[in-house]
Amino acid sequence: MASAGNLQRFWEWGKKIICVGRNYTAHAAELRNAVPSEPLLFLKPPSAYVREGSPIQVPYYCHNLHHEVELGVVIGKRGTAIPQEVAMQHVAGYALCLDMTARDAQDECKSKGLPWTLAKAFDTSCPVSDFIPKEQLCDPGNVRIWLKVNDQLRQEGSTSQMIFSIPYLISYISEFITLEEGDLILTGTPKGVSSVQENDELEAGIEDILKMKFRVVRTD
Ligand SMILES: O=C([O-])CC(=O)C(=O)O
Ligand SMILES: [Mg+2]
Repeated sequence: MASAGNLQRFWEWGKKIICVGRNYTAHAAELRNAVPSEPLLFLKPPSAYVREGSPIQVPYYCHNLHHEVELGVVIGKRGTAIPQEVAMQHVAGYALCLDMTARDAQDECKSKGLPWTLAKAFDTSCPVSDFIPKEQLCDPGNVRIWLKVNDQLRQEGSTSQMIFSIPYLISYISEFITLEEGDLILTGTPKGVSSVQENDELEAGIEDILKMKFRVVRTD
C-alpha cells in the first residue's frame, strides 16, 4: 500500500499526472505551434504508467505514435496556491518520463477543437523511470535529457531551455489544482519528437545519472 516514505514507487499511488505542453520554444516551433504566454496543461490518468520491462503499446487507432522525453517532478507535500519562493519545498524528487503521443489523433482533436484525451492519456502513454531523490539532482533547472530510437539520437535538450521554470509551474498549477504527495508533473519536451514503429527500442536518459529502455508493440 502507498504510504508516506515510499514515494520511491510513486507510480503505485494512483495520483494525478499533470502535463505541461509547449514548454520549449524549439518544440513549439517544430510542430508550428505558437509559444504560450501561460502554461498549457493537460492530464494523464495513473493507468497510463508503464515501467521498464513492460512494452509501450500503440493504440489501434494510432498510425503516428511520437516519443516526447520529459523531466518529471514528483510532489512530496500537499499544497494549494503555492508561492514560487517555497515551491521547491513541495518536491520529493524527479523521474525521467515519456509523454507518448498519438500525433495523428492529436492533430484531429486540434483541428476539431476537441480535448486531447485519446492522443495523450491511453494505457502505457506514460513510461517512467525509477524515482530520483531530490538530493541526486542538484540543479533540475539545468540537466540534459536525451532519447535514442534504435541507438540513434533523436532528442537532446537541457531543462534550462524551459519557458516556465519548475517553481513557476508548481505555483501556477497549484492555483487551480491542489498538488498532493505522489502527483507527477511532466514539464514538457525539447525538440526532436518523431514517429516510432512496432519493435523499435527507445532508450532515454538524464545525463549519465539514469537510463531506461522500452520496446514498442502493437496489439491489434
Ligand atoms: O503534444 C505537444 O506537442 C505538447 C506537449 O506535450 C509538449 O510540448 O511536451
Ligand atoms: Mg509532452
